[in-house]
Amino acid sequence: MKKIKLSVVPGDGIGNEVMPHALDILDVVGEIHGGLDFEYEHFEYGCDYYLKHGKMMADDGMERLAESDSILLGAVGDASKVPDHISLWGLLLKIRQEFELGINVRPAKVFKGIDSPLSDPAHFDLVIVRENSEGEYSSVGGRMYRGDDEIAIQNNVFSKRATKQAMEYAFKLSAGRSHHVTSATKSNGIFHAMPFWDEVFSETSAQYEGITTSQQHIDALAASLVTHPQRYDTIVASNLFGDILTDIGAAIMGSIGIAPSANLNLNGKFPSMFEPVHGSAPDIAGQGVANPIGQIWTVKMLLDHHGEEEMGSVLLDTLESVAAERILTPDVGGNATTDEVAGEVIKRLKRKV
Ligand SMILES: NC(=O)c1ccc[n+]([C@@H]2O[C@H](COP(=O)([O-])OP(=O)(O)OC[C@H]3O[C@@H](n4cnc5c(N)ncnc54)[C@H](O)[C@@H]3O)[C@@H](O)[C@H]2O)c1
Ligand SMILES: O=C(O)C[C@@H](O)C(=O)O
Ligand SMILES: [K+]
Ligand SMILES: [Mn+2]
Repeated sequence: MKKIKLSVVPGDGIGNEVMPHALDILDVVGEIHGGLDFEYEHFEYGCDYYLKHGKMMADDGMERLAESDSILLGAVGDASKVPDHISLWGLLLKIRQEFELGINVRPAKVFKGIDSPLSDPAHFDLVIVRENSEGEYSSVGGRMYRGDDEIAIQNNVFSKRATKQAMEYAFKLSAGRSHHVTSATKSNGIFHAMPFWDEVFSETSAQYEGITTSQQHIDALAASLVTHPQRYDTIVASNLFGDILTDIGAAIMGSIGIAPSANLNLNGKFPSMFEPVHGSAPDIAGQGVANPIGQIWTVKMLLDHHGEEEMGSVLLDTLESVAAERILTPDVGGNATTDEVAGEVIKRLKRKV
């Protein structure tokens, strides 16, 4: 029996509403497989934890999370309780940075059964590789003076190691897809970091024969991701550009509620982390209408990561079959609840046991 030990961090808001379904689904996947078992350790880290303890996670939190094979996370943040930069830096970004999760893989494709808001969506199936540990998300800088003289300095950090790692990952990923990598740049306006980014991109591309490349400034790329998503295969982007592009990717699929992501550690020193692209959605939390597809598709990425691609495909096909029958939450035009959508997925999976 293959055992996969997961740290489970539902986090805040709708993270708590979609996570239980993800775990139920993992259990059914284990049954279908016959030789696969998941063991869970639950962590109540998040903004409520902060209100009680004055920190987003326990002092030994990172050590305990490190004991698992992977981390499954919901969403972090509730600005009504804790300022967003404190909650994110104290949990989500802390895990991404300290566990060296240098790569964030976020696919976007025409999802069977879900209408894209594009009036005439061509078939698109793309993946964005987001550098996940540095770039614009840096703690280097500071604030000084008060009042009208106050200044804030935020330094971007681009290391050759992390930049190249993200780019190499994108080229390797693209080799199993449509053999084209697009670099998201802004070397016309960002004077130091982005010309550096472009140089590392051309240096990296020279190592990968048979893969064509293009580069676009982030503004034009963002626009053309909306108007011509079918032109893209693999896009590599810095931390902030990747953050924005992946919300666009989610939006053109139909909802941010369906987009998954994998935060990958490539050196084997720490567990990787799997979470939907969306946040805690305070505006709909507690209503039972959060779309569970993002969290469940995230489980598919976790299964792929652990070498269970066959189970991953079964899960994605099942998800699309449920959507195709219009059993959908309101964000994608349906009137089903979170429980109804996830319940239908589980019912269909159980038929395969
Ligand atoms: N990776 C993460 O954990 C993550 C990601 C984004 C935002 N956040 C945090 O979440 C909080 C809210 O942020 P936000 O409002 O900018 O982004 P959000 O993703 O939480 O919500 C944006 C919009 O999308 C909707 N939405 C999101 N997920 C949905 C789902 N599964 N089903 C249906 N609708 C869904 C919300 O209702 C909202 O209207 C903030 O504290 C932010 O810092 C965390
Ligand atoms: O990376 C972030 O800024 C948090 C969230 O917006 C995300 O995309 O995971
Ligand atoms: K999330
Ligand atoms: Mn984001």
